[in-house]
Amino acid sequence: MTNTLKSERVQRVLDSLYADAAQSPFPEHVIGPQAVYPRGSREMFHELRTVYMAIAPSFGQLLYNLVRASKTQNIVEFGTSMGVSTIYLASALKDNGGGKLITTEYEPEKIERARQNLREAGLEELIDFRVGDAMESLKTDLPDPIDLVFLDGAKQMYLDVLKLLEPSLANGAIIASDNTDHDGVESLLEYLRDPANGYVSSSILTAREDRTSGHEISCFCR
Ligand SMILES: C[S@@+](CC[C@H](N)C(=O)[O-])C[C@H]1O[C@@H](n2cnc3c(N)ncnc32)[C@H](O)[C@@H]1O
Repeated sequence: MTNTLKSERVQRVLDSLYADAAQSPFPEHVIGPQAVYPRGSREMFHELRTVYMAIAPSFGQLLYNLVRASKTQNIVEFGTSMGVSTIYLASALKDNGGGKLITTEYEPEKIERARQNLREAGLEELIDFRVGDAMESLKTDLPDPIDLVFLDGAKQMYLDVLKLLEPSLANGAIIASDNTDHDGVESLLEYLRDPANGYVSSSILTAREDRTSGHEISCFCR
């Protein structure tokens, strides 16, 4: 059975990206106690345009498994950065026999680096890269239906992005949300956990170096 994620080509790209990410820590003036920009603001993300903020391998592997197990064909990703999570998702799409992944990123510089990384991994042809605010770039030309949404952009916008995509969600679509232990995600979690909104939702933790990281995995069951 094919496993693109474990192929030498993809592993080489991921290893190199994680090594590079380790060399580009968060600047203190952007996210430390003396932060000069409001957390999650456009200005903060612009200052972080060379910083990865990539998902951990353990969560990436879970995303790969979700896409494979659900036989997903159409994915929308909110928050590309350098394309690390995009590589996990696209590897699974390829192993499903193909599909489409729309990914959205504020920063043109990051989108270009992500495009190059996906090209090196041999996955570029599966990706529709959209630059700008996701609330604009995801207004049109969505796949119908969307099988999986990955939320990993500005935390306070998760719920707005989900509501924008909701009319196009497949019955049984998966919503995978990262960093649900961060401030700003409360409104999304409240929405996903209210049965009246049509979701069945589970919170999980994955291991990340010496700590854990929170996620929500939800199914849209109309
Ligand atoms: C946590 S990083 C994404 C990491 C990426 N998923 C990975 O694992 O490699 C979040 C990214 O979302 C982008 N972003 C945040 N809010 C956005 C918005 N409203 N529209 C487009 N991009 C946004 C930021 O510029 C940042 O690069």
